[in-house]
Amino acid sequence: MTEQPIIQLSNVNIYQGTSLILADVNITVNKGEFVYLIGRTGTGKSSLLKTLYGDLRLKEGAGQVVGFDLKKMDWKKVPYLRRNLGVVFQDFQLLTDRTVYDNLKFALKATGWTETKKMDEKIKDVLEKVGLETKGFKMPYELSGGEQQRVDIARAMLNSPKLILADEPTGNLDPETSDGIMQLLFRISREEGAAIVMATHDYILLQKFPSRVLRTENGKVTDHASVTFV
Ligand SMILES: Nc1ncnc2c1ncn2[C@@H]1O[C@H](COP(=O)(O)OP(=O)(O)OP(=O)(O)O)[C@@H](O)[C@H]1O
Repeated sequence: MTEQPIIQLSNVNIYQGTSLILADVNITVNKGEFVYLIGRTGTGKSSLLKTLYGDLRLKEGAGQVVGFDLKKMDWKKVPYLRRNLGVVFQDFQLLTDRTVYDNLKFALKATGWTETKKMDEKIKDVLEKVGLETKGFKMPYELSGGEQQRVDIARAMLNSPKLILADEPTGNLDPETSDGIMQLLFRISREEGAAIVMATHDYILLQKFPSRVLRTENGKVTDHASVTFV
């Protein structure tokens, strides 16, 4: 039996309010794939990602993400969809009033975890994966931007998602720190088998870490096997 794709959109139209932002979107992303999402500002990258994590309702076309039907899904089920994927943002979105450990514990509790021992093991595991095993007791403001982004990625990994959606995860980072985050994301897709879709403006990263590219342009999404067209 062939495995179901992690993302499948067929003939999807994406709206913001009544404005059609992207028309006739057809995308398939399979297990462990790393896919860039590029395009000029305002062309719909965030709108596409929001559709995938259930922040924008799918109105037209058919869509499946990590086994959830975006069209038929009861709106109340969005939290379940979110448990099955990880989302990483440009601005980290950590809770500033608590430690790294407590940020991760808060996210676990919010997604239904209750046993302290299991939560501790999971937090240790994800912090090791992002190279921050000694930083659990730190407050977010005591960390560099790159370290905060690693905590955000650790948080996205808590529920072992098959998909991570990253909206400009290196947007606030210097080039060297960005390279470290890219290496981490590629390692997660390789070793954990997570598919990753990453929106970026940074074409240098595409050259350094080539992979499949989706481009938003003129109200459409085009699919490119690699970066060579840029
Ligand atoms: N909440 C909203 N309500 C109405 N229109 C919106 C909303 N969010 C975005 N838009 C519009 O939808 C279009 C696509 O925006 P979107 O944020 O998806 O683009 P983007 O490619 O992610 O841009 P950027 O690279 O600047 O983040 C823009 O014209 C924007 O003004």
